[in-house]
Amino acid sequence: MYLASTAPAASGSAPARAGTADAAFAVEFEGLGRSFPSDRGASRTVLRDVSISVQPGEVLAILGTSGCGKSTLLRIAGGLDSATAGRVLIDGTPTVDFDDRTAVGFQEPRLLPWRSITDNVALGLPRGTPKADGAARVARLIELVGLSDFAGHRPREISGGMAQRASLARALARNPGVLLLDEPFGALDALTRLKMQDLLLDVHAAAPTTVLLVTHDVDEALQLADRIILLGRSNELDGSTIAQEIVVPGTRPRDRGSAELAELRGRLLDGLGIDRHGQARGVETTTAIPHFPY
Ligand SMILES: Nc1ncnc2c1ncn2[C@@H]1O[C@H](COP(=O)(O)OP(=O)(O)OP(=O)(O)O)[C@@H](O)[C@H]1O
Repeated sequence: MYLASTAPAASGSAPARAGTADAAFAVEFEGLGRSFPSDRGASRTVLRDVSISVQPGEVLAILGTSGCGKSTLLRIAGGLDSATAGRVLIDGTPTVDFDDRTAVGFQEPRLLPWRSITDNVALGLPRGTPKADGAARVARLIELVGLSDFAGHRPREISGGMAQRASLARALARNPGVLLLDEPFGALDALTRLKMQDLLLDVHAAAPTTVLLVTHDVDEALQLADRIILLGRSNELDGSTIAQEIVVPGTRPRDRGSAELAELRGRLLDGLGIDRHGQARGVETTTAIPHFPY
């Protein structure tokens, strides 16, 4: 997991946070599109016309086949990349480069090996945080992710799951109004992954920030999200857009075995081109899947 909080300073500064600590911000994608120049001088559209309003404190999961543009969407929301069409508003104002209202967590923890866990988490603190406040906040977050006994350890002395917990704490140290998570548990073993999902729910309950979560894991999305969007494209030349949108019923933690979730799982797997027995059907499109109103 790498955090925007450790990224270079923004070229333009973000609008001031609403002044409130622990604010959760609305995120609005308005007709968002992203094309990249291709080798042959033409441009290749990765995303097109993505429009969705995410409520403050909502957990939105973003699913889609590999290469459909999930990370690109997340990067644009954090000001790590720019849209070529449309825009993203956070708390009503457009994103700026390296928008400090957001923090990003990636699949690898990317802790600095020569620093202790405490010092790594402290890297996430907003610039200018008074020393005593910062130390108290870091200690609180380390406790929240269950690493108090390892606060003085170096990253090589802890497990991969612990490192990922530390990097989650580092993201939270920024006190982000929007937490952007890109496959944050993708590199972990299945059991650690389930534990991390529970931890994220605890963290979200303690500090209910808005979360955009990119994942390949349909069950993870169903367990963690209030709402799921599935990105898909109708043909290779088209960019991806929202092919399905599903409100996940029930309060978290959800019963992983519920029939209602099983039905949604089937629908999402269909949208991903996977049949119910886990076999890829070799299709990348979701043309047949209607946009699911909610
Ligand atoms: N800076 C860039 N320049 C050119 N192409 C890019 C750039 N960034 C992303 N792409 C292309 O955009 C497409 C979408 O990439 P992205 O990483 O957003 O997909 P993804 O859905 O997150 O994939 P995965 O699930 O495999 O991580 C890919 O084909 C990728 O090569």
